[in-house]
Amino acid sequence: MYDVGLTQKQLPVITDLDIEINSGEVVAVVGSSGSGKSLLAHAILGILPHNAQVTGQMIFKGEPLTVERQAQLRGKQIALIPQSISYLDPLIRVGSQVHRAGRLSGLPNTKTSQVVDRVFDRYSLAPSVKQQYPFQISGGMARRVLVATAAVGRAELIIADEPTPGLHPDVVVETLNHLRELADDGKGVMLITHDLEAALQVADKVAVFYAGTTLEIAAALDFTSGNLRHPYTKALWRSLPQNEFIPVPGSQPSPEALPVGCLFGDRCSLATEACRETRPQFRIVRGAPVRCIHAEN
Ligand SMILES: Nc1ncnc2c1ncn2[C@@H]1O[C@H](COP(=O)(O)OP(=O)(O)OP(=O)(O)O)[C@@H](O)[C@H]1O
Ligand code: NI
Repeated sequence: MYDVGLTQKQLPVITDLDIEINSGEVVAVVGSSGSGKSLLAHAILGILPHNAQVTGQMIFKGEPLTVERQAQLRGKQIALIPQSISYLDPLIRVGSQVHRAGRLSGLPNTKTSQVVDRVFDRYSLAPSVKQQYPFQISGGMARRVLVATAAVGRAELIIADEPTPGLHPDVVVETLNHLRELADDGKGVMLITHDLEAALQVADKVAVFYAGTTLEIAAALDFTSGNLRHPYTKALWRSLPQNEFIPVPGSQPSPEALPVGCLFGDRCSLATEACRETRPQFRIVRGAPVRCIHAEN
């Protein structure tokens, strides 16, 4: 980013990130605003701004996910359900957009129309919707069109970036169920959201994102069975309306002022001198990775 005038500086938005998604799995990436969730999605797809730097390793189906491979697989084997319905092209009829996504993903021309009809039917979109422009359909319908766009092709990894913002509760449940079905069909689904409650409805695993890192990757069942490891994950769980409904005090550090030690250190009641000195590495505690030296086996 630009600093003062034309001087540029590098802002480390994501650091020490580890995450794995298997086929048949919904992995939720849960974190508050600005924690780096969308940038993670864009990094996987290879659509970060040109001045962004990515280091480390991404593997897709056993092979390194290089820049060339990202370009090859984007929209084909790796599909995005974007954060905003503004990603729909306002000037193109809805049917053509879903059709185009199917063609792009490698469906043969002769079969595409048939597959498009099938996904329209599956996502309860009337055939007449195909003739409409995005502004002529409701918000809930537009969300379903976005899911249809990702589901029409042969993608094996589907990244849904905040797919349920401001939606009617019924539409939220419906969208989440659609993601679950995609995983049950054998796809891998990364569900990005700040809504832990929504994530727990469908996810197998929850990666808790904080200031650009994963603090814990817990099984969804760990939440209800009291098996959580990281103080932040526990606090997030307690903050849900059905639990104590007490928000986690304090706020996440900005990428410009990350502490040397544990990123959650200044909000943590367990923090000790050791936490402030070095950034905790992933340890396996009760079968799952966590970045906290105080998490107990
Ligand atoms: N092009 C950019 N240049 C510099 N900083 C950026 C850029 N894009 C994003 N950031 C910063 O990176 C951080 C993470 O942004 P990101 O959009 O990934 O957050 P998010 O977790 O998806 O948040 P939200 O829940 O609000 O969508 C933020 O602090 C943001 O200001
Ligand atoms: Ni985002």
